Amino acid sequence: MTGRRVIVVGTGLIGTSIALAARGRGAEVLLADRDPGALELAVELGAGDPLPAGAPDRRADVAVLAVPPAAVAVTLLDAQKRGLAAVYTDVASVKALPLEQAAALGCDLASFVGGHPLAGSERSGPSAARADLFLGRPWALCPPPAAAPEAVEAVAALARACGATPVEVEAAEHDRAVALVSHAPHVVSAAVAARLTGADDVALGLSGQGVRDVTRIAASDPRLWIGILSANSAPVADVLEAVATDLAVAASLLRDGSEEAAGHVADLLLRGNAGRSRIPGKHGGEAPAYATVQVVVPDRPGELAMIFQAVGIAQVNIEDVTIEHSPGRPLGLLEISVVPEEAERLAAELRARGWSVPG
Ligand SMILES: NC(=O)C1=CN([C@@H]2O[C@H](COP(=O)(O)OP(=O)(O)OC[C@H]3O[C@@H](n4cnc5c(N)ncnc54)[C@H](O)[C@@H]3O)[C@@H](O)[C@H]2O)C=CC1
Ligand SMILES: O=C(O)C(=O)Cc1ccc(O)cc1
Repeated sequence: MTGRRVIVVGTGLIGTSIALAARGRGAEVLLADRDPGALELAVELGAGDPLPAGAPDRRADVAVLAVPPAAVAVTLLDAQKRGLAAVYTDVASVKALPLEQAAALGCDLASFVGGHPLAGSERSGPSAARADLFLGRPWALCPPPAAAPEAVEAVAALARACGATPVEVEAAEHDRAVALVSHAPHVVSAAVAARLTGADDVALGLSGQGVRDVTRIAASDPRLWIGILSANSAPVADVLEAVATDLAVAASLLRDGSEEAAGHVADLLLRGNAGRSRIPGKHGGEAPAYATVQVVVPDRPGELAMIFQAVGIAQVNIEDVTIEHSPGRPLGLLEISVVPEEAERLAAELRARGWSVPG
């Protein structure tokens, strides 16, 4: 992207991540946010320079509107009136409604290509941004029929520069798809997590990785998510009704308690296995098969740093890392994902240095 100028309006998690990635690929990046604190932090993180008010000295190649779904159309209209860029895109999690709103406001749809990177996190704001957020992820492109082919190519090039794979899909089809793979799972996660508000300390103290996995996205910003769900309400409701039916049937089978009923519950679990196995890995194929090395971590200052240092000395690359740590316990469990050929050697190295490495 060297020599290209990219403008990012909305320097939260997604906008700042795109800005960092584009900058890393040599683009000049200008930033704007209605929240001066979010803008200042994004600039401090090295994501770009503040966009001066008014008309720019030079039009950008692409302007990315990384604002909540309900703000996309007005932000697009404002950006087009200012002549900020040759091509405009957004990143909203819903595609059909913002496009309808943009058309109703009279935005120029030849220079607009809706976009949605399928990567993110339960955290918000520039502090959670990462340049590598989009690596290996799909990035949906939903050009309106009026979009110019050069505009589609410019947005696809931005997605590729961020390390993602552009996938062209019609807006309504996109919205039905993400209702299934993102929006309904979000509500289900929130519903499970909401049960915990009344949980006592004994139950919470017994929390393992399963409940953490199922509820991770329930920690997301409710203001952003109510906007996403409301803008995709019918497709999300369809999926939730189907999930609710499965849950109601499972509950009544469990109350029944017979062996036959247990067999039907097992059917749901087997369907769950089958559905889960269909989720592609990051690169669209099989999930990468990393081996995990578990290390028991004493709850002492500097312990994690020493383990990571030992991994570095062993010349092993960490592919991923998770820590399971229950409050009030003196030990945590660190899981280091590495390429399978390195796992044995790393385990031996860490044991030799005094850490407990189960298995
Ligand atoms: N959070 C996630 O994991 C993902 C979010 N998205 C989409 O990305 C968009 C942004 O989400 P996040 O970065 O997570 O939110 P965020 O809350 O981290 O950032 C949004 C930023 O937009 C700013 N903003 C809001 N209205 C504005 C306006 N009218 N003009 C200028 N700035 C404005 C806010 O001040 C904030 O800094 C949303 O449309 C969301 O649906 C897409 C993929 C993943
Ligand atoms: O945190 C996660 O795993 C996510 O799935 C984040 C996410 C949130 C919203 C999107 O539109 C796309 C991705």
